[in-house]
Amino acid sequence: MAGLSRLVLANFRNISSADIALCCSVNLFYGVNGSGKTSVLEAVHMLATGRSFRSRQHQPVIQADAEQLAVFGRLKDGLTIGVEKRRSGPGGRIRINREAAESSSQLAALLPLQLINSDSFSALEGGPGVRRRLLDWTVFHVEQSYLHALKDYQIALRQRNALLRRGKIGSDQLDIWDGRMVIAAVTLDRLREEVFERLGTVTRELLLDLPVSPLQQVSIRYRRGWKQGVDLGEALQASRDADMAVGHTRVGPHRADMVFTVDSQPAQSILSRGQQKMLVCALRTAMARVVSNSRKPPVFLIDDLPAELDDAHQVIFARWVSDCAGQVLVTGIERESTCRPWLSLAAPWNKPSVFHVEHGRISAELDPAPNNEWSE
Ligand SMILES: Nc1ncnc2c1ncn2[C@@H]1O[C@H](COP(=O)(O)OP(=O)(O)OP(=O)(O)O)[C@@H](O)[C@H]1O
Repeated sequence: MAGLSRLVLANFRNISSADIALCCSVNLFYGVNGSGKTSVLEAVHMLATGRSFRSRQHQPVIQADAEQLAVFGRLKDGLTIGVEKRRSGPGGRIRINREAAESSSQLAALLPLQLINSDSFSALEGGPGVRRRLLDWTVFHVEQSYLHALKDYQIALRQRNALLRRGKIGSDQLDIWDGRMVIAAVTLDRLREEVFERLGTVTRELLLDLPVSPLQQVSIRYRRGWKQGVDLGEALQASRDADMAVGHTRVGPHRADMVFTVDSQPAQSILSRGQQKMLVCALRTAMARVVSNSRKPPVFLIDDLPAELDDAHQVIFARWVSDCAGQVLVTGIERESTCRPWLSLAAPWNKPSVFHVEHGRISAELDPAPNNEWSE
């Protein structure tokens, strides 16, 4: 099991202070609009990534009139992690076991997260970057050395683009960065392709679980970012003139994508909005399953599921999640409808710990339930 046993917040949006004992399965936060439910999920996200999922800047997240916010978490294995952000100044401080940590990727490795909110459901309609980040999240959690290759590639790509924008350049200058890109790209592409194979297989298996619909005809393809059967070095050479004309590199792993089709048509042009949401849920579950098979099971943050899916699909998604999550934090407006999908599951997932959120105050409804026993 992975997850948080304790979450402490200070000056986080409308939550002045909170100290929450979390259970190892489902933690349910309910309350009226604007009470602060999503802020709890946002705080866990900040703890696991160093940033909010609602704002690029951290200033809006700090409580009005406060100088800084703090989020602290105790992981199931006893390790502690903390993030502080000050109103003035960049970045903020990250601590792991009270020691200053260097980067937020250290947090991400400790607390893999799957966030399901209304934004997640636009994954099919968004540009390739959205889907590429989902693939990269999975690869990073399966093989953390991937991050080095990705950073190497990004440095070489930035340098190549800077040269292209400068205009008059010798081909030997470009050769250096092409060479660096090719070396990193070999690792990136190999790891992405391997992980994609597993991701695609699990996603399709999950879709077969659903009532008959076009979802069962979904094909998923990995597009690596340059022409099949061609070495990236050759592809970069071939696109040099055009790259110079536009001032950036048009081929390479930074253009990779996962392409979803139904009968050779883009999936989003065939599937209903609800079917697209279930496809995203299947993909997110598959990501978590692939990661939990090789490392820690991720924590799911699910914002207002009843607003997104009908009752039957909520139950299916809750079952998928319970098969691969380390822990779940879920929000909703009404207590009963938010609890319902989880109640039909096997223990401990059918006994949510319930919290009422009101004007930024969070109160546990019951004493810790029997499922609060954290086990190995
Ligand atoms: N920096 C801030 N300082 C104080 N309050 C804030 C700050 N930023 C946002 N708020 C308020 O904090 C609350 C945060 O709401 P949050 O989005 O967490 O609510 P929610 O319960 O998820 O609501 P909904 O059901 O409408 O999505 C809102 O009332 C918002 O106006």
